Amino acid sequence: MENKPALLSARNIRRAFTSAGARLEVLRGVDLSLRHGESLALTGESGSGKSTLVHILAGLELPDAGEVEIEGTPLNRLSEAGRARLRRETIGIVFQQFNLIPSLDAGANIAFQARLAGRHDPDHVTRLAGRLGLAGHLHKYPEELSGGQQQRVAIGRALAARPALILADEPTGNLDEATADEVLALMLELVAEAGAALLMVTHSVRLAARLDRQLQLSRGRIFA
Ligand SMILES: Nc1ncnc2c1ncn2[C@@H]1O[C@H](COP(=O)(O)OP(=O)(O)OP(=O)(O)O)[C@@H](O)[C@H]1O
Repeated sequence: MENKPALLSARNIRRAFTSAGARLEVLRGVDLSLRHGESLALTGESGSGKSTLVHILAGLELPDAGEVEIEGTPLNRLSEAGRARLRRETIGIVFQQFNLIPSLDAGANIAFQARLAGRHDPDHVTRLAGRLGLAGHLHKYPEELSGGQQQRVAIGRALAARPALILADEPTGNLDEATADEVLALMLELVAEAGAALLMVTHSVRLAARLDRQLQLSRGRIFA
């Protein structure tokens, strides 16, 4: 039988911050893994370290100790440029604050990541925009879009390069409940169609229940 490495695996991740002279151990030995195509919800109280963990899993930050591997490649053995390349090719990130580029219209925002990865496919962008209900909005700039529309653009951008992994940090945290449900349903549908894996941070137990697996971050560790 083929022994394919996990898409994402994190072992014994530790991260502490020192601020105002006090040391705060945020992650105190976190282990998790995610297989191709699987969806995982990460819940936890405010300040429990969820965003810190997502940044480490994405290779945006290195942990103080422990190891993250993406498809068997240890991130801490790559240079910053190497991590950026792997992120471009393998990971799509959706942030709570949308993080769209204000000077680019919706279509160019969706295509942005795929262009960087050398995988821009205009037909795919058009298809994604249609599925996201953005077909009539592609020439609008982020400030001309509602919060729900901006987050749909961000989801399109994350999916356009066909990444194996989507990391979403409170992707619906800035939306009202009805819009959050609608955007999440759409994101789950498109992620499943793409065959991508999803790790989503959320405060909402209700939204977390819609994913394959749920884990909780508490006191620096992971609980099932
Ligand atoms: N760069 C930093 N310097 C100092 N402290 C930090 C830094 N980044 C995060 N922290 C602290 O680490 C803890 C965890 O923060 P983090 O943002 O990861 O939590 P979170 O679970 O995502 O919270 P929320 O649900 O409110 O977004 C917090 O106490 C935060 O103040």
